[in-house]
Amino acid sequence: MTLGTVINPGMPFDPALVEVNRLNDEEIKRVSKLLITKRLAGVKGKHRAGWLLRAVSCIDLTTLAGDDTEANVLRLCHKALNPLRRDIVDKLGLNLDLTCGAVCVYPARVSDAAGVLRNAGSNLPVASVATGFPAGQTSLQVRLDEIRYAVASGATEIDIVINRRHAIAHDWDLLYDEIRQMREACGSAHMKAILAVGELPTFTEVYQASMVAMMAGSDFIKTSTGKESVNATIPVGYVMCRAIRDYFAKTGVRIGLKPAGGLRTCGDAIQWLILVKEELGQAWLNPQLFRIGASGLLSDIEKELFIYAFGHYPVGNPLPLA
Ligand SMILES: O=C[C@H](O)COP(=O)(O)O
Repeated sequence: MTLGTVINPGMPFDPALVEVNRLNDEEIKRVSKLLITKRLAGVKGKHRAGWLLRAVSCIDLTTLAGDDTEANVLRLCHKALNPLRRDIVDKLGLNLDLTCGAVCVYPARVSDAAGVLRNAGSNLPVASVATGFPAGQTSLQVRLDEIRYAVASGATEIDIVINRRHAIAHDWDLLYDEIRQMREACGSAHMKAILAVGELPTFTEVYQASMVAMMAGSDFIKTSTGKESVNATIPVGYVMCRAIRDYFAKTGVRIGLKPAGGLRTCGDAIQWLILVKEELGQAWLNPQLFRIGASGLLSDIEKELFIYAFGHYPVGNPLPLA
């Protein structure tokens, strides 16, 4: 399997997969917190540095701002290709091929990113948000056309947003039909479905929307756009992992997970790696099946790895901005 390819053929809509007993949100918060705190204390030193390097390879290095230009997209691409400064790479004896998982931009900036990566001789995927990101509040036709525009511009991964109205109203068959059409509009591009979990009523709808997105052919399910007031949280990730497990048990297809929104620190990244390892297993701990959507996480990881490598903060030699 290479990055940015379709991994999930999907399946016909099966209402039985969304007719589930209501989940106990408070119990899920308690259990997921316990799961992380039990493991977190053991992640230290060399082990922690190893997990941070794994996190780097799974980052979808993101810029999704109104003032994005060719210039900052160029810097983003170069950073994704060379995520750690050379002295850290040399000191830790790392493989020079270490890159982030992808870059993630708005559709209008896809051709800039694709051009930079092509000129650099890289096949790093360009992920584009689409379908009226972040709210998705436009006609289906416009949302589908936006996917086709992003693919024609060079995106090999498309991060769609689901129609929250259908999830809130429990119109699961309508949600399925829309996502299925989005899957078709993506063509051979890999599709991630953003659930915008902060705008879904309870964890039960998070589970149900996850199932519908997977049945409709999403290769990944993604927590959030980064623009909602509540974004990626561990309890929500726990519910999504359970849905991925159930889908795998039913179909034999491994769907990826992408937490996104507000992930800024090494601790955030490690908590998600622990969750995925505990709930989905080692097979998911790679960029084919796990991505972290983040605009500001890499600089914190780079800082911690510098301190790990050299034993001090780089005084007078500031780290370049991501
Ligand atoms: O998909 C990625 C998110 O928009 C990134 O959110 P962030 O800027 O909070 O890291």
